[in-house]
Amino acid sequence: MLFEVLSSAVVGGLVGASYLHQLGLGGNDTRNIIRIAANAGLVAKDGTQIRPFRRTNKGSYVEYVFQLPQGLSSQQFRDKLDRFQDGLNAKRRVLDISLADLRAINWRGRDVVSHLRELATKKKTEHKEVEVEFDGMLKFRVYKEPLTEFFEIDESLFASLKGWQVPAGMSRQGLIRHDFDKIAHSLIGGSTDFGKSNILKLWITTLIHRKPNEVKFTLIDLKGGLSFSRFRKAKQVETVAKNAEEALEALQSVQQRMNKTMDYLEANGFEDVKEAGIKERYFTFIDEAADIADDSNCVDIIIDIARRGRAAGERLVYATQYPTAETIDSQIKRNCIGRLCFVLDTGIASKVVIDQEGAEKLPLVQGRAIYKKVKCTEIQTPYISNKTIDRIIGPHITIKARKEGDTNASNDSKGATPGKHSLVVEEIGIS
Ligand SMILES: Nc1ncnc2c1ncn2[C@@H]1O[C@H](COP(=O)(O)OP(=O)(O)OP(=O)(O)O)[C@@H](O)[C@H]1O
Repeated sequence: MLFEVLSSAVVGGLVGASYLHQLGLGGNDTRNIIRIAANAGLVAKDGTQIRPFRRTNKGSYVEYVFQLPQGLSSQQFRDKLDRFQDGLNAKRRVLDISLADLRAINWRGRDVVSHLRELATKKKTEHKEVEVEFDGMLKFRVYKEPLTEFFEIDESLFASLKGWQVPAGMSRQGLIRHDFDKIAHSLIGGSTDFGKSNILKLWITTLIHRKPNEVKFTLIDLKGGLSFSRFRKAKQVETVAKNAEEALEALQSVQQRMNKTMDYLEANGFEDVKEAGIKERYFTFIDEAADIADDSNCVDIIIDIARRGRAAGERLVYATQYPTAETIDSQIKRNCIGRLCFVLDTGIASKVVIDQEGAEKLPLVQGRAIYKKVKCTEIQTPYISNKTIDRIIGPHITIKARKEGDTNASNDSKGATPGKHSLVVEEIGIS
């Protein structure tokens, strides 16, 4: 009896503490946000501060809505995001105990004490991540859990994709899908080693898997062709170019194809390939585009593809680790509506890719990026291993004739001439 009374009291106390915490009464972030804003100088000239309007617990985050004083912009708040992030992460320790944890305890059993001890040590430092948004009101979203730092692609995820969608990454609100049907061309920026090639490989693999008979690729890898080499023998891949000369040749044939399609559309009075019922889409991926940015022949064609390609079923993905006005022509940028930006060293570079600062403040986590469609969303891009790529594209690898002694796989597609060549059966690129 005494035990039951005591255990009820313990449960009551723990539940109470947990409940209070969930209500946010364990700490007042409304007051904290106002205080941090004032300390960061985010006060109107007449001294007016942001005024609290609403606070809503949305499960994984708490949303604080404020009225913005006249004369201040939401961008000023976004620029000081790290001040809010730091200020709200006052290293409080909270009990991470839910009602479900308490219900799981067998209160009549013999190991109640050890269960309680386990629960009590289940303390963790609460890390809050903050987002600022403005839609007439200033909204702070204070997340209870940080965004995942690793997210590996799971093939079952492909089933959730429609049409020409590919996975972009996991946001705090769930999976973000990038749709090449709605957004024809994309720009990807980011410092070396943070995941540009990984996302390009993921998108190529996804498209081969989902649209094996409708997708064709021109892959330009100016880092030596290594990251795209495993796709070389996929039947959907027309070219893998690995230097400026090969890039020009590849771009010229893309342009010729585009011109032909445009002529066909014009002659038949169609507005675009969709209206003409043409199902094929042609993707040109350029990794380390800065390396051809001063080659006017290449750049002129890329601009042409970016400007006219959408209607002709051409899709462009332009990736660089050096985003500057010199490496990304303004016409390319204007036509690349989709933007994905991994961490960059300066706010200026961030502005080149996503038209606003922020990428320089991303955590140094491989795969962490900002995806911009209309608004910017922080995401963790999915990781795809080479093993997974090889498994998925395996059925699409063609076995081709190869000249004796020829180690240049790119010649293979030209086929064999009787008497001079022998058929060499090889499974390529599967490691
Ligand atoms: N989404 C991700 N999640 C976890 N790790 C990742 C992710 N993307 C890439 N990585 C890891 O980061 C490293 C660099 O990735 P990747 O080659 O894609 O970067 P990059 O930006 O293309 O670099 P570089 O410009 O030097 O080629 C790889 O070792 C890869 O395993």
